[in-house]
Amino acid sequence: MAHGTAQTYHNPAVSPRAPLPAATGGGAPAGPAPDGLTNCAVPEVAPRRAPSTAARTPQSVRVGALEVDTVISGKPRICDMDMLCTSQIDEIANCLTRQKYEHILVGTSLWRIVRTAEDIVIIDFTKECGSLGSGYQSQEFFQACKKELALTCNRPDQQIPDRYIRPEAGTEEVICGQGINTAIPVIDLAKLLNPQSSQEECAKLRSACQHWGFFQLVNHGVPDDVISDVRRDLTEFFKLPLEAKEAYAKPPDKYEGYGQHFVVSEKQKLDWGDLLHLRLRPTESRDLRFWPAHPSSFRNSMERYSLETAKVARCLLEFLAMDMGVDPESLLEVFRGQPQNMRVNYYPPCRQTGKVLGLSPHCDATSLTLLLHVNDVQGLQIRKDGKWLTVEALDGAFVVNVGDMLEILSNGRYRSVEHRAVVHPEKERISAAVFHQACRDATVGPLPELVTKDGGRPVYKSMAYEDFMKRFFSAKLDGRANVEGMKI
Ligand SMILES: O=C(O)CCC(=O)C(=O)O
Ligand SMILES: [Fe+2]
Repeated sequence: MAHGTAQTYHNPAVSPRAPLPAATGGGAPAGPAPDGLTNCAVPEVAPRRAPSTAARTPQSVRVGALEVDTVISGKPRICDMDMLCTSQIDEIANCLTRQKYEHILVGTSLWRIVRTAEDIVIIDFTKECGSLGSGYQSQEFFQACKKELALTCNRPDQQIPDRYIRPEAGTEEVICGQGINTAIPVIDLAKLLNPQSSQEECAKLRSACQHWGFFQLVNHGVPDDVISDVRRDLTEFFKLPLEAKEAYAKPPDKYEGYGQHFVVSEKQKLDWGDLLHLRLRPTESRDLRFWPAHPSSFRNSMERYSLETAKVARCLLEFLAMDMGVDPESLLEVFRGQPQNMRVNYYPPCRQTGKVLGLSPHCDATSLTLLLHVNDVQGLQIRKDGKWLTVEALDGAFVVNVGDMLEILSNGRYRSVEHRAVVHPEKERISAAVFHQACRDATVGPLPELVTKDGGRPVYKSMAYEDFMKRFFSAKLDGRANVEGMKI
């Protein structure tokens, strides 16, 4: 593996160092910061010596409350510790103290924290990946992630490659979500819109968002032919030979395209599935290079579907704004232009279902997600009271869930709930999730009106939308980690 700049920190837990007296001075140099970093003062980090250009010159630095030795191996990067702002240092310090070694976003760079026998090495991945959000994918590695690998080992007697084996897939308790108390709530959009029944249905919607984070939406008004066309065309696309699909392959520096996403390390376990990720709205953001030209109706079907689902999402957000007692316009302003992405998940069958996962446990980074079951195979499970609950999607209904962004905007009123997808032993499964995002210049943070209602106490940090999304895409899917990390 080719590394960019690496900084080596002696892990205090492995080889404790005598604490050094608090450093004085330091701070960020004046002038514009490199790599798009804002130029912030850095009281916590004070290099003991001037950064050296010689490889492997140890330095003692203070990272938050920790004293660590630094070795810069290779060429020192322009963005060294003393160029980082307090929150970035805090983020590193947090990882070190929690002994959580993974990818973190530092400024505009993706750094990977790796633990070796004696040290913690921080590797700057940005140069390797080309740009942020790509995840770590060498061409060779990307090849190995292909769906065909999964398909070739689909016989009951065949060994599943180790990187797909997920011990937790078959061991955690799973409850059938069809019972009176275990089925996710069903919300009827026609009833919400009818003045006679609206109040009662709105109370159900509130309860669903507060306690479940999930509901099924029926009578949503999206014409049947719009749904059947999109189902047909998505199914057709995944039936194409691999080479044809590869024409739309996700490049390492993009979110969009066909392939595996959220792959950030060679050691990471892989999901038993393929994805097609497209940006649907605003229309000018579409990159048609990734929009399949076959089947020929694909683009038209997607256009109609995007328009209809955006209408549904907007309508739901208006009801939710009213429920929270905020001006609908102030909530809708965050979603100006109705940015919308689609992720189509294709899960090949796997005879050894208890050994693999179709999609790792995660929360969606969005406001609202509308999930359509493209074929009639079930596989969605949500985390409820520590157990996994299966979701039985009603035909033609949308399974809607609250994403991290809405949990944060609502200052914790609504919950973004962890979910995952399991695979079927004999049948392929296809699902299509439409994510409703904030506009590019939005801030993701509790709505000021709600903070005031809550006695001036925001429960979450506020962050520029673009940073929020980079943070999400640069890590592997990991339950509620993204939204928990936003808590104050
Ligand atoms: O396939 C499913 O049921 C879940 C899909 C999902 O959670 C997602 O795409 O975010
Ligand atoms: Fe999801």
